[in-house]
Amino acid sequence: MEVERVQAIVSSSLAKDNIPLEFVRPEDEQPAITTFHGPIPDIPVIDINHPDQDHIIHLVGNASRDWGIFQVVNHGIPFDLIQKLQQVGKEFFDLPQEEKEVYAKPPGALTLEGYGSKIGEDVNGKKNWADHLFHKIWPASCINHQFWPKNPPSYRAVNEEYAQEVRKVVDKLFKWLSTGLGLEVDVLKQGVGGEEIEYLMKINYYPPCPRPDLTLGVTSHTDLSAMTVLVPNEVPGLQVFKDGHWIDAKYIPGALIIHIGDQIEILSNGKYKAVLHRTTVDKEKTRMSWPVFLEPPGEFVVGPLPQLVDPQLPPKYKPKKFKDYSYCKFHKLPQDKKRSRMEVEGVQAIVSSSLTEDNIPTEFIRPEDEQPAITTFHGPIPDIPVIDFSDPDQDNIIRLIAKASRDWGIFQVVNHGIPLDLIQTLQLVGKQFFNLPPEEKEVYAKPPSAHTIEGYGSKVGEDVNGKKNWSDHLFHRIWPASCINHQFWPQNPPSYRAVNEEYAQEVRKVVDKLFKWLSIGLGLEADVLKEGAGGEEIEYLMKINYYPPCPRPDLTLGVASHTDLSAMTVLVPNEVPGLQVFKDDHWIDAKYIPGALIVHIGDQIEVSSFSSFNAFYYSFSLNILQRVYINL
Ligand SMILES: O=C(O)CCC(=O)C(=O)O
Ligand SMILES: [Fe+2]
Repeated sequence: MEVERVQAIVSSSLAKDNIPLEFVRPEDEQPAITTFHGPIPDIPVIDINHPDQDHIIHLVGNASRDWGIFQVVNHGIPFDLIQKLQQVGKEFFDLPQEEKEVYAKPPGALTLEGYGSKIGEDVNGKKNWADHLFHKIWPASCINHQFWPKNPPSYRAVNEEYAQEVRKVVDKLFKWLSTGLGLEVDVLKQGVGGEEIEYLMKINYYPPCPRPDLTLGVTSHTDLSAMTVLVPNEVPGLQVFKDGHWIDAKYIPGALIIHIGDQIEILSNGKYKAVLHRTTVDKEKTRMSWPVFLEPPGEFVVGPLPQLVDPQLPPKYKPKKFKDYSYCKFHKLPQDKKRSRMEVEGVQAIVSSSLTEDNIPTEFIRPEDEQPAITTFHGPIPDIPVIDFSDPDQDNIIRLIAKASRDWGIFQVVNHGIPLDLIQTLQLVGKQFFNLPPEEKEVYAKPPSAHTIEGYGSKVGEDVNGKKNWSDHLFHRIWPASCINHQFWPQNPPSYRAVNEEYAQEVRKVVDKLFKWLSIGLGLEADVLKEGAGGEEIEYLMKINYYPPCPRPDLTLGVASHTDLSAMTVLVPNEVPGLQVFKDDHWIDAKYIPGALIVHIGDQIEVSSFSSFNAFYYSFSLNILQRVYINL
């Protein structure tokens, strides 16, 4: 067996209070930090046996608009059938590992069906604390019985019966959802495939986890289905993102949880919302869930319904074959057609051409849990520490730097010795470069598939969820001399080179002091950190970020949240605020201080103070998460 199942990890080797690193989520995803416990309404619960149909339509419509999720009770599926469905699923996962592996998803298979431990690629290389089994249950012509467990023997009959019952509920829901939009009753169902809609059963199996505070069962996502009908077991864990908060779904025995998925959001042109959700796991108990995803056939094209589009409400999504939509979603590609390098437009070019109305390309629109309008904290919180390098008391500077690095991972430095007019000319020559005509900037474009990141470009690496950053950039090394590629240094403006050379010398002096003081602050010899990071061979990589104005700064980010890969980053901003750091569970703004340098502790310092100096394990434990939003 090549892939390790989470269930197998748990039953073998797991130390108490310890989980493999690939399951430990970054702080801004950890449930212990990000779950909301304040007063907030519950996910709507709808009695669908209510005598007044208009009442049901009203509730279903509101829940789908405001929440994208609701629970239904009195849905007509017998309670004992639901219990049998849970029982046979549990019996399958209780089988010996070898017996489950018989149903393993074949490597390289095009379908999702089978037993497995993950789908698609993990963001940041993190794994989900879950195993699963997928198989289609309807229509009959789509069923592959090879993926249906033979054991327990009643597995098949129970799932067949459940398929019939769930179809009846789904038909009612589609009808009500259509009516709720003022459409004929059958429009929504027909719009996602009609009688050819495929019912894909998934069983999620979340074994007990010694550190449920650090990991997730399923990371945050919207379902790519039209709709999902889910039966949970009695162990809570489903969370939905609502009004900027992750909140727990209440367990109601026998209820069905209905998720609006991407295809209904698209079909309704955004009137109904696909719900962003994730799952947490339990320390002692096994959680399980049985979502059925209702999917259009692969070749079926889904796009906004013409009835829901008009000049006031232009189409928000491109019509797309379901198979192309799911391919992009699994591979985290933008949902817009892929473009070749020459067609890739810098963000600056998009802005200066077509962008007039309140309308930005969807690949720049972040999911709600990243949108700055929703997630920026405005309450009372201390500012990022500001440290004055002209303080005659060096010990005090060292104490402040150590404390800021420990508590924040970021600080601002004033009176650092770099002349203000040098900083201003650095800003000016960079601005002059970005003001050149596009053809002239393209001369410095990062060569496609180059090994270096040097050059002019619009994004590094792949974006999570296929989203793009609202920024262009220029990278080039400025030190040591042997590393410099002048091909990536603008010739225009002519003073670009001299100014950057001078800045490199000045910034090195500041960096040397920083390394020395950071070392001493850790109780080390003065040169230990610098030597650990490469000594005289440390490479200084300049990046200029260019964030053009954006008509919807509330929805997009200049740079998505990340920590810097470097040992340390020394940053000069311009006067437009936008840097945010994640501190004590909140995204907070960095204040602009003219002439100050912003110093970030990067991954390499974190690593060296962690691994080489165990005694200082906690010393620089905070590698601050940062992101940049756009200011209009
Ligand atoms: O386990 C749950 O409650 C939700 C699972 C889920 O979101 C999924 O499998 O898509
Ligand atoms: Fe889901």
